[in-house]
Amino acid sequence: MHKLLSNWSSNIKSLPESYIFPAESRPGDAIVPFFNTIPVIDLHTGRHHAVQQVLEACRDFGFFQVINHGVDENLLIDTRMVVKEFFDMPNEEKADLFSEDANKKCRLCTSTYDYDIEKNHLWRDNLHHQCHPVDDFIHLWPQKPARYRDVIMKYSLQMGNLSTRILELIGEWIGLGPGYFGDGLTGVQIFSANHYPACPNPNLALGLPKHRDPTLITFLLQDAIHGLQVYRNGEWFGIKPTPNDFLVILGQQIQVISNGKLTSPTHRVVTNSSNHRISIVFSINPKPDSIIEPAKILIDNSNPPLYQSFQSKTFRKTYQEKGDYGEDSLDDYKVKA
Ligand SMILES: O=C(O)CCC(=O)C(=O)O
Ligand SMILES: [Fe+2]
Repeated sequence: MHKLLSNWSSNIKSLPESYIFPAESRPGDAIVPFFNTIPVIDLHTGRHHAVQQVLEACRDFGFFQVINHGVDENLLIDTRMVVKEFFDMPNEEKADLFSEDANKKCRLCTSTYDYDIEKNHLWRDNLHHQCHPVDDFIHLWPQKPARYRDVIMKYSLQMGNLSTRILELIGEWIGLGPGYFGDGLTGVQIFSANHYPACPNPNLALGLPKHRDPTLITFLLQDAIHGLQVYRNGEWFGIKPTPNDFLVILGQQIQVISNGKLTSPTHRVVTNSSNHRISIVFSINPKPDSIIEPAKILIDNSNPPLYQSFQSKTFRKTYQEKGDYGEDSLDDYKVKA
């Protein structure tokens, strides 16, 4: 519990040694331009138009912004508010949720699962829990703030619906047909809230290092503070936060299912010295025993499978053990030419 940044980060003037990333991976003082051409999908416009946009965005970038998404705007505000209230609570109120056990279904932690062995600590505290089906997990969620369970239940249900719509569009485009992403591929839905406090030396620290999401697909809700950056063609680009809309980030498991037609982008989170930042990540993940493989319908003589089959849980284990945040986790599963 004493490790949580919220306990001590506001009392220090310089970054502790264990938070200083090596020169090759720290942000440094390079000026990072904003990415100006984020693909935007408007779910209100005609279906065909939306599919075309998804198509290009998913192949080229692996991420896109979704507007007119159907999730209540007030619910977005309430969700950010209860999360902020949670992180702002005195430590005694949060102590029962703090845990270093990665198997806990609802837990508050700092940095990563491996705090005691990791080379560098991340400048973030994190609350995460499972949320599908809601009734199976809601009793584990924070009891304070008083509105937490009610608000996050509504958020989880609406995000579940949004993810179904987006996965249908993606499935349609890559030729999987309707209903491909059933419960086996989407049954583990995780709500994960990051709190990145103001950092005394943002050039040396990272909120999250360079990584590719191990999920099927990730929906990111941000506040108004910049922090997310994507890596494209050897350069970092900042993503302007859009607090009313979602950024959809494709995960590595959908890259495999699409046989490489979809890209899972590399990204990281930087901190800043004047503001704290909250981000809310809703991820859709396959059930642990589900088999992940290039969809058979996409495979023929001219499109051989690029990846071997694996169980979702085996991949997650590789991701964690390699400790490189997913840069090479798919290498073990590539079909050798
Ligand atoms: O905080 C963010 O903006 C992104 C978080 C993220 O990339 C993740 O949780 O995988
Ligand atoms: Fe991520």
